[in-house]
Order: sequence, then structure tokens, then C-alpha cells
Amino acid sequence: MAEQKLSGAGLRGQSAGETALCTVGKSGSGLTYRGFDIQTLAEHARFEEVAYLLLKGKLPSRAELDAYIARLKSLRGLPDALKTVLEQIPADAHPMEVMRTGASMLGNLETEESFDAQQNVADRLVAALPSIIAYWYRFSHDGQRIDTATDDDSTGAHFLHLLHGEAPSRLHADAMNVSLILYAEHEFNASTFTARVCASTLSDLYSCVTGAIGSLRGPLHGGANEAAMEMIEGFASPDDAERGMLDKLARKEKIMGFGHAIYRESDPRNAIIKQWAERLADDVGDRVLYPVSVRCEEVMWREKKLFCNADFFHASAYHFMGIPTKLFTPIFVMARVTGWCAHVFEQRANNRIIRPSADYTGPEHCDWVPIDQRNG
Ligand SMILES: CC(=O)SCCNC(=O)CCNC(=O)[C@H](O)C(C)(C)COP(=O)(O)OP(=O)(O)OC[C@H]1O[C@@H](n2cnc3c(N)ncnc32)[C@H](O)[C@@H]1OP(=O)(O)O
Ligand SMILES: O=C([O-])CC(=O)C(=O)O
Repeated sequence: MAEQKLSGAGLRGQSAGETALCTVGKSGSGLTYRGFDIQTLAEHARFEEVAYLLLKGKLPSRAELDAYIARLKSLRGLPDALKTVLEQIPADAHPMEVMRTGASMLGNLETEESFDAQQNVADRLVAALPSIIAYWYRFSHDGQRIDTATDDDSTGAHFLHLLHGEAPSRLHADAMNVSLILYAEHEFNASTFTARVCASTLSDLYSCVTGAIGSLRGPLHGGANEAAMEMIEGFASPDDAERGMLDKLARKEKIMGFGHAIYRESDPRNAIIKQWAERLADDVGDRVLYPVSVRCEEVMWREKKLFCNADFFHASAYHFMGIPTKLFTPIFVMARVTGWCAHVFEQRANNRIIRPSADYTGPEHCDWVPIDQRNG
């Protein structure tokens, strides 16, 4: 009997397991977390509520949310040994390397001794990752050893506070809240799948998250928001952007922040973050970057029917909040760690080691040649 073979490089279109966490391109506006539409969550929820929903399986009551926020606040401090490691990392390191090292070092210091502790480890990572990146950034760039224990109620405001040394405006705190919600979870994307593969070997949660950070870093995944920023800030006007985009397309360059492995016509997160980018542009009196971004979107749709994914308008939105470009992808980590951990819990609850097969394309049989008889 001929072997039935599923096609699709990159496992595209093949189911690699089950999840109750998220649908992509299936219902509602196109993205749901545990049945809640992303538009509803972005409009009404706090990021910490979404984190609770993903990690604990239901929306929290008022008392549960208050307790969860208080718990996250209590976990923002960093151990001295971790601060010492962060202080060794040079200023020109990529911040995603800092995130990777930070998550890994925390795993050395606060090892997950048993899977019974997984909720505690997840809470610690959600609380500590913003502190890790901000501590390193402020030490390596400003020479300051900051106190990472702020009293801000939200993760987004906490991060901006540490970064800028003062509590953010309401607009910035709200924009960060929505951004973290949009980035929190996305089914079997590359970084989440990395985390699940690692979890399937019964490894610890820090290892799963450290591996996932490595996968998120690449420009085809989370790194696209930084690459998009580098592109748009090179354009002086919408007309310049139009010329530049057409040149890139003529050279068959890949344009970061556009296209998606699953969505075919639009990414539901784009309309939401685009509105926030416009509000933030008005707030800073921008007359270039936002119109340039809109023109890029128009050109890509007109020329290639390619649409902006979640990353494209995040670039200008973060820029308008004074966030350095190289910190864009670490913010994605701060959000996605909730999804990664929830997927690890799900994998552990119904585990079989993930071990696909490969189609062999090498030689059939080779005769052994003694080393002194080999050419070259
Ligand atoms: C939050 C996130 O992680 S969202 C993704 C962020 N990544 C990016 O923005 C990077 C740019 N985008 C891409 O590289 C791709 O669109 C990916 C990686 C997101 C998806 O890749 P795939 O599933 O392989 O894309 P898909 O099959 O839809 O591509 C179809 C065609 O469009 C082209 N295409 C897709 N995206 C782009 C792009 N951004 N720029 C130019 N051409 C593109 C592909 O090269 C392909 O052309 P081909 O058939 O001539 O080879
Ligand atoms: O789903 C994907 O392939 C990439 C993505 O949009 C995400 O991880 O948010």
C-alpha cells in the first residue's frame, strides 16, 4: 500500500496536536483566547486578566485579579546573582540574548523542582522578565542599578516606568496593556511549538521558555517588529516609502511585518494596534512615521495582496512611546511568556514526546574509505 504523505514544507497545514487555548483564523474576528475574541479582550481586559485566563483557565473574579496583581508585584525583584550576571552582558548585546540568558539564569537560581510548582514558576517569569530586560538596559546604557520593585498595577506601566525612570502617561500605559494582550498567545506558532517540543521531553519550564525566546528572536517571527522599524524610519515621506517598497519588491526582498503563515487576508491584531499607533502619533505630533506606515500597507496590498501582521504597526506604536527599537521583541516576550507557559501546562497534562519523522534525501549506501585514502 502506498504510504500516504502529508505535504507542506514547514509543516504548513498539518495538525501537530490539540489545544484549548487559542484559535487562529477560525472563528470570531480571527483570533480567540479560550473562546474570547481578541477584539473584546483588547477593548475590555487588562493584560493580567488575560494572563490569568491563559494560565489558570478562567477569567478571574475581582478578588482573584486583585490577588494575582498583588502577587505579580511581589515577584518583580531580582536576585543579586542574576543582577550580577546581567551586569556582565555588554551594552551592544542584542536584548533578546539578555532575555534568553535572564530566563536561563533564573532557572539556575529558582529551579522548578517539580511540575507541581509550574504555576509559581510561570508567575515568576511573567513578573520578572520586564525587570530583567529593564535592569540590564539601564545598567548597560545609563550606568544605573535600578530598583525593579515598582508599585505600578500593570505589567506594561511597570516596564515603561523602569525604562524611563518615571511612571508613564495613561495613554502609554493603556497602549502597552493592549499590546501585551495582542501578543499574549497565538496557537502553534514557531516559538510556542519550540516550548511544547521541549516540554514533551519532560524538561523544566525555564528550559521551555529559554528555547522559545530563541525562536521568537528571528526576523521571520517576533524580530519582525524591529526589522519593520528599521525600514520605516529610513523613509522620509509616504512617496519615498512608495518608491522604496516598489524597489524592494522588484528586488524580491522579503518585507518584514507583512504576511502570515496562517491568516490569508488580514491579521485581526493589525486593525487594533494600528488605531493605537494613530493615537500615539497624534499624541507626539508625528507627521511622517504613521503616514509612511499607512502607505507601506497600501502598497503591499495593492502590489502583492500582502497585509500587515501584528508586528508592523507595533513598530511605530512603540517608537512613539520612546521605546528603543532593540527592546521591541523583548516586549513580545513579556506578553508571550503567558501563552508559552499555558502551552507547556497543556503539553504536560497530555504528553507524548514530540518526535516527527523525516524524509531521507542522502545517499543510500557508502563504502568506508580509510582516512589516508580520502581525497582533499
Ligand atoms: C507575530 C509574528 O510572528 S507574525 C510574522 C512576522 N514575520 C514577518 O513579518 C516576516 C515577513 N513575512 C514572512 O516572511 C512570511 O510571510 C511568514 C514567515 C510570516 C509566513 O511565511 P509563509 O507561510 O512561508 O508565507 P506564504 O506561504 O504565505 O508566502 C506566499 C508567498 O508570498 C511571499 N511573501 C510572504 N510574505 C512576504 C513578505 N513579507 N514580503 C515579500 N514576500 C512575501 C512568499 O515569499 C511567497 O512567495 P513565493 O510563493 O514566490 O515563494
Ligand atoms: O502564528 C504565527 O505563526 C506567528 C504569529 O503571528 C504569532 O506568533 O503571534
